[in-house]
Amino acid sequence: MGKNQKTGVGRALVKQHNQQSKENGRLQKKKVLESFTEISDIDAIIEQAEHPQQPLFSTPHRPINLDLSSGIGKNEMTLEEMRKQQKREEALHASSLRVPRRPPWRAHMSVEELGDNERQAFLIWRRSLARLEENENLVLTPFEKNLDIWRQLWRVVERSDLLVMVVDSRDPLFYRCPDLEAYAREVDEHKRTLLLVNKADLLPASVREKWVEYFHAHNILYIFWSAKAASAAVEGKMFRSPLEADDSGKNNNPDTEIYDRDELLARLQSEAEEIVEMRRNSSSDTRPSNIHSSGENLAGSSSSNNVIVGFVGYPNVGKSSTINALVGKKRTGVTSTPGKTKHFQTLIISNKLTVCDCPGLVFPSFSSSRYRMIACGVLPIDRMTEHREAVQVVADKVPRHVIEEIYKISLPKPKPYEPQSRPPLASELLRAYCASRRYVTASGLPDETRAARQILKDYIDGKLPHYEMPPAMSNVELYSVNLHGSVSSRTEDVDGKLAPDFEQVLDDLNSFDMANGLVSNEVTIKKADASHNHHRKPQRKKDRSQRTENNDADGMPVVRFLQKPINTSYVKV
Ligand SMILES: Nc1nc2c(ncn2[C@@H]2O[C@H](COP(=O)(O)OP(=O)(O)OP(=O)(O)O)[C@@H](O)[C@H]2O)c(=O)[nH]1
Repeated sequence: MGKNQKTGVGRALVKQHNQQSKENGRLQKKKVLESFTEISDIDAIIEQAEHPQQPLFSTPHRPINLDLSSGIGKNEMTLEEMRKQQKREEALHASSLRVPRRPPWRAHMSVEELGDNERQAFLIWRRSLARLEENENLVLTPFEKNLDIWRQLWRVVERSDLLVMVVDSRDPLFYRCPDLEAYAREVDEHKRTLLLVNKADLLPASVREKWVEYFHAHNILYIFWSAKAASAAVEGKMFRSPLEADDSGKNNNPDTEIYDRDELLARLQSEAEEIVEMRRNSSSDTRPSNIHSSGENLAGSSSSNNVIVGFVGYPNVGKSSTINALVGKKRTGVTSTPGKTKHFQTLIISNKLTVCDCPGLVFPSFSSSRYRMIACGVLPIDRMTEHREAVQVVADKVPRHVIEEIYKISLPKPKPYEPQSRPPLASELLRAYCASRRYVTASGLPDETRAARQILKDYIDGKLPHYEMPPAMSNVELYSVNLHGSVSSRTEDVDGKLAPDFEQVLDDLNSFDMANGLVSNEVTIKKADASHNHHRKPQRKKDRSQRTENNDADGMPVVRFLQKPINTSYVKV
């Protein structure tokens, strides 16, 4: 169904939404659906004023505290202890991180009654999340707060036989929402969710293999997919993945294969048909009786031979690109700006398969900082005010020498007394980038904002390579991943940091003292002589040569990742 046609459930829903708002006298001009992730408390209070029967917050709301270090002095906990406590609390409250449920409804309900019920249920949901925020060990990150966007999701979940959760292959678990899978099963126990691991062209085969193990171990239905590669194939264009040359010949595991368009269509159809078949064969209708409706088919499309597959996921993961590749031409807008898709669209692929594209949604989650969400592409770069924090996410993830190689820049080395493995600081990266590109503001200062935008764009688009490994890997397992994707594992008893070189620190402090007239040259020279007599320097040189060894046998640059217990953090050594 084309964009210009004046039919379609999505269009009808938008029309109904706008009509309803007009009738309520709250809308003077046409309201465009907009994502609210940064809604402030004042908006919440206005919302509350409109619906006073349902208080939003149980106690006065406190602002989100993203600074983990700020509480150290207060309760005399170390940063590490605080992190551990936070993880414990997160695990304890994980089940409270729910997506809002659509309240029970029936076909004979009036539009007003339906709307009121939905608003009430939504406010209760927001209040439950606000309560979580009152726990000072929990950090709830920005999530979608526009009821109308959630309504779109409800419709897609209800209509679909198979739900496809599109995720970015570089960090699949960050984009996965297990509670949405649970919600789909609540709506109809036969509905299933498939993880479409998109942008797989940016993930080396060896890393895909590790994820296959994880998906199998956790019983997750998955498909590796590249909407970009599939779109190029549809348009008859050549697509060269940055990893292609290195992956060729190494990928013997069929489970790591990236599906092409026809394979994906066939698999989606067969999975959805299986669900419909199971539903038909099931003796009793297990759907909760209070969510039945006569007008809408909650159990997907079981009444006809046509199966419906709904695409859901965070903004910018590639839902629209996927739909375009499946449909075979451009039907939905694709851009690197998250939140482009505002209304779900229904597209008929064949007389047996229909797909539904839902707007991208930021699901509630714990402790992913706003900067990380910007770096992951789910919050728009345009809304970024703290560019250094967001760029630090990039600097922490992409190995130093890879950044240097890709940008052809030289980053300042860590000071001798600093851990040599420490990632570059955002300020160092931004300044080096600005200097190399001559990015200067009108006042003559480095134009860090412009540089930050470009660096983040490169990170999101895959020009700066990065990816996460599955969390099950032990924290003592050290992965050597070269730029071309091969992973070798070995164990080392390091925690990602090199032992401080005390002698070097002393030397450095000496230079500092000398420069500031705090110590005489004589004393310093004596110390230097003493250390020389103890043969410490040659030892140090040897250590350094071991440290800087970052080429493999083929002369390829090697990046080493140390897996930490928490999925998303790697420490480069
Ligand atoms: N490398 C690579 N990039 C992709 C792939 N699929 C999508 N992209 C890029 O990811 C960005 C977002 O793609 P969209 O299809 O607009 O994402 P979306 O999920 O529909 O986004 P919303 O409209 O915000 O919900 C675009 O810049 C795409 O070019 C892929 O398979 N590989």
